[in-house]
Order: sequence, then C-alpha cells, then structure tokens
Amino acid sequence: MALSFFSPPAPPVHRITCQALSVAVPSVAVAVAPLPVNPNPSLSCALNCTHFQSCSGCTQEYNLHHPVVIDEAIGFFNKLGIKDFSFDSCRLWGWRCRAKLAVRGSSTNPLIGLYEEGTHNVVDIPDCKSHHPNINAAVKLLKKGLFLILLPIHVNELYILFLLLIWIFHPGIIELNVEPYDEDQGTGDLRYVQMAVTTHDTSLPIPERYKNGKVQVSLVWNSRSENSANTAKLNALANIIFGNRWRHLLGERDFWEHIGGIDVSLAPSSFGQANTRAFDSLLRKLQKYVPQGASVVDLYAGAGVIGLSLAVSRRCRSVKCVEVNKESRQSFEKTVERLPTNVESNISWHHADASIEPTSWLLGSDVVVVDPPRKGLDPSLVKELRHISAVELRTFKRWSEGNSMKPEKVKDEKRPWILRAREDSIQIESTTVHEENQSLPQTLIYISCGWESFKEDCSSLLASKEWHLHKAHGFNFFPGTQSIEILAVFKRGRGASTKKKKSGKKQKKPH
Ligand SMILES: C[S@@+](CC[C@H](N)C(=O)[O-])C[C@H]1O[C@@H](n2cnc3c(N)ncnc32)[C@H](O)[C@@H]1O
Repeated sequence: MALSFFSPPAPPVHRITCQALSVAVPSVAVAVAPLPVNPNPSLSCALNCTHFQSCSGCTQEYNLHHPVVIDEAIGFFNKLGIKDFSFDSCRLWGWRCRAKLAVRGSSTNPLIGLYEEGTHNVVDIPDCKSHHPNINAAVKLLKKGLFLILLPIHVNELYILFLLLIWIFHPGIIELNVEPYDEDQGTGDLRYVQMAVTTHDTSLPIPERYKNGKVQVSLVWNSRSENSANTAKLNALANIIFGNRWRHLLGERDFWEHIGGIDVSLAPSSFGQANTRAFDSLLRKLQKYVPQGASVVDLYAGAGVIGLSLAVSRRCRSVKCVEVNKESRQSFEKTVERLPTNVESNISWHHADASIEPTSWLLGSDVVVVDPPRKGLDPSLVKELRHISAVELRTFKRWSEGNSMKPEKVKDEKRPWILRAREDSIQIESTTVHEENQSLPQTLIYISCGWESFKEDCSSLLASKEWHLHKAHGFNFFPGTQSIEILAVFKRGRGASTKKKKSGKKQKKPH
C-alpha cells in the first residue's frame, strides 16, 4: 500500500510531498495520489535500518521526506525572491539503483558494504534500506553463490555479468575461496563491487518493472594481468576489470535504462545517477524550461543523458555534450543509436574539459545546462558566465569583422586541447540545414548535488548582475543523508524583482 501526504509545517508555497510505503520493498515508482496528512510523519518516514549508525551511508534516521538541509534551502531561495520553491521527496526506501561497495573481511566471512565513519573498516550492510532490494539480493548471492543466474555466455566479448531471473546453482566468494582485498597488505583478489539495477524491462507491465529490476554486477579485481594465478576464480565469478579496462564475460552485454523519455545505455565506468526515479522526475521538470527547437550545450555531461533527453523532448536544433571522462563516450554512442529516427538535431559529444576556454562551448547555444560534481562549477566557467555580456560583445565584434573580410582564410587550429577535443568528438549531423548561431546562452540550468558549492556559485552568478534566478526546485535524491539535488534556472539580465526594487528606490528620492 502506498501513502502520500503533505507536510503541514511548511508554508503553503513550498510543497513537500512524502511518498511513504508501508512495505520494506517498494513496488511502484510512479507518484501516488495524495492521502490525508499523516499525523506522525516522523514514524512513517523513518529509515528503520539495522545498519544505521554503524554504516556511514545514512545520517538521518527520521523524517526521510524532509532532509535537514531543506529548511535552509527554502530560506535561501526565499531571500532570492523564489516564492514557489518546490521539493519532491521522491521514493524514500529502496531508491538506490547504483551502489559501489567495498569488499573486505575473509573468504569465509566476506564483508560487503561501506566504510564505518572516519575509518577504513568496512561495515557489512546486507539489509540496507536505501538499496534497491535486488542489490541486497545480489550481494547475498555473490557471497554465498547459492543461486546465480547465468545467461548465454559471451566470454572475451565485453565486460559485465548480469544477474537475471532464471537462477541456477553457481559458486560464490565462500565456495570459491575468493580472498577479499586486504588494505594493509595490498593482497587479496576482490576489492570492490558495483551493483547497478535497471528497471527497463518492457516485457513487464509498468507497475512491475521497478521491483523486478535486473542487477548488473561489476567486480573490481586486484590484479594487473588477466593471467594471474587467481583469474580462474574470477572467471568463475564471471567478471573482470583491470584498471579502466572492462571485459564482459557473461550475461547480457548492455545495460539499458529508460530515463527522461529516452532509452539510455550506461557502461559500468560511465557516470550514472544512483537514484534513477528521482533523476527521471528532475529531467521531466527540466525539459519544461528549454524552449522547443533550442540549441543546448550540456556541460559535465557524462554519457549525455540530459542533452539527449532534451534533443528528443524539446526537438532541439542542436545539442553539444562536453565530458572529461572518455569512458562515457561508448554509452553516449549506444544511446544515440536508439534515439527515435525523427530526431532532427545536430548532436555531438566532446571528450573535453569544460574548464578550458569555456566560451568555445557556450558559443552558439541558447541554453547551457551544467551538472558538475559535488565541488561545483570550475572557477573559469563561473568567470565566463559572470562576464557573459562582455564575452558576447567581443565575440560578436570578432565575428562581424571576420564576416566583412572576404574571403577569409580559416586559421589553422593549433591549440592541443582543442585539437584533442575535436579528435575525440562524435558528431551526428541533422539532415536539416540550420543557420549558424553565434549567440551566447540566455538560460542557464544548474543541476547541483552539492548544496554548499551551489550556494557559492549561485551567489557569485547573481552578484555579477548578468543573471537572475528564475526558478528553483529540490529533489530528494539521497534520502537519509544531508544531501539534496537542486534544479535552478537562471535567466540573463537583472530580472523583474530587482528592476522593481530599483525603480521603487528612485521614486522615493526627493527631487
Ligand atoms: C554529476 S556528474 C553528471 C553527469 C551527467 N550529467 C548525468 O547526469 O549523468 C558530473 C560529470 O562531470 C564530469 N566532469 C567533471 N569535471 C569535468 C570538467 N572539468 N569538464 C567536463 N566534465 C567534467 C564527470 O566526469 C561526471 O561525469
């Protein structure tokens, strides 16, 4: 049964929803109709996890629908004139669809989990309440290996083991005598495991998909060579990673999820959001702020999920994705292959550092989307955004001068980082010829997973008077923790509220 209610103490303009489920394993991911307010939300929204306090993953035990930082966020946005800040509390348990866990202990008693706060002791978390229940099930299988699902075996092809629904007997860590990694000695075989759940099985009815998610298991093996002594054990466990190299041994070859209206492929080494459902909600909201047919640049793009979802939902003229991790390229390419055939967008993905000459990425786009790591935007990008009018003027001057000098010889590009970025880029040209766009963005969409760095970047952008805050929304991406995800929309110029204040001051002045 699903419960849903609105928290009473918040002012009416700040909507905080709580989708609490009375069973430990959530079965439906879609939003449910609101029920009357629960008189005691702290109990119904409690974590109820046996690992709380020993595991460092969660820091908030009660009121999962209301992370501590949300009150500060409401106040922060209120001061900036955002009266309709909304907060989506999302799924409170079983939300984590991607988990990286350390493996320690011994072959007879393996510990698979997170570090204890401030130590390097791994806490075993078999009953974690944040994990999608199938991650916990997969961890148990990995340890004991009682029943492991085997699909057609593609040894030497790719990189991943998929646990599927037909389970047969297979040995695990204990039976195979696999030694977990020992940090002090640098010995042992199995160091980490990454579990990722896909809820994309379209053969199932929509309400059945989440709970029947399949788990992709990636094992980080402590070895420099594929021919080391213990590789036989690894082959038996069925997956391998050497440094950044991934090899698929068996199971389904690709990991697909459906997010933001598109099918998304995610390789294990590419960035993937941990909370799939909350990310989907955020993307649906974000799409509304992008005008139809806009040109978009997606900085800190990962596998380009945001950009590609906009290419489809907003029929963008162009989408440029910029990402520093080249491992994401393959996922981008696969995702593009599955885009609807009627997408008329110039799409590109660039293996590049967004902090180097950021203007070169901003140029020609109406909307810039940034989704940086927790530390926030690179200072060079903040600087360019703070001086965007001057940059625009300079660029326009150069462009118009260039246009008047005909025929201009195209200058040979020599800068190594630009050449590298060009080499590593992927271009998918639309069949429609679009006019060249020399503009700089009028809209900045900032997705943040780091509240402290967001506040700093936001204040810095607003202080420049080049941007004003148009809208802001919060999402409970990490229930049980101190983190929230922010979607903030900035527009160029000072904005209506600032202008009004200014004209109000003028009126008061005696003549
Ligand atoms: C929070 S993730 C967002 C990824 C993507 N937007 C998504 O939702 O899947 C941040 C991404 O920024 C990338 N990144 C970090 N610093 C970067 C930089 N200076 N230039 C480009 N990408 C960067 C990381 O590799 C990571 O993929």
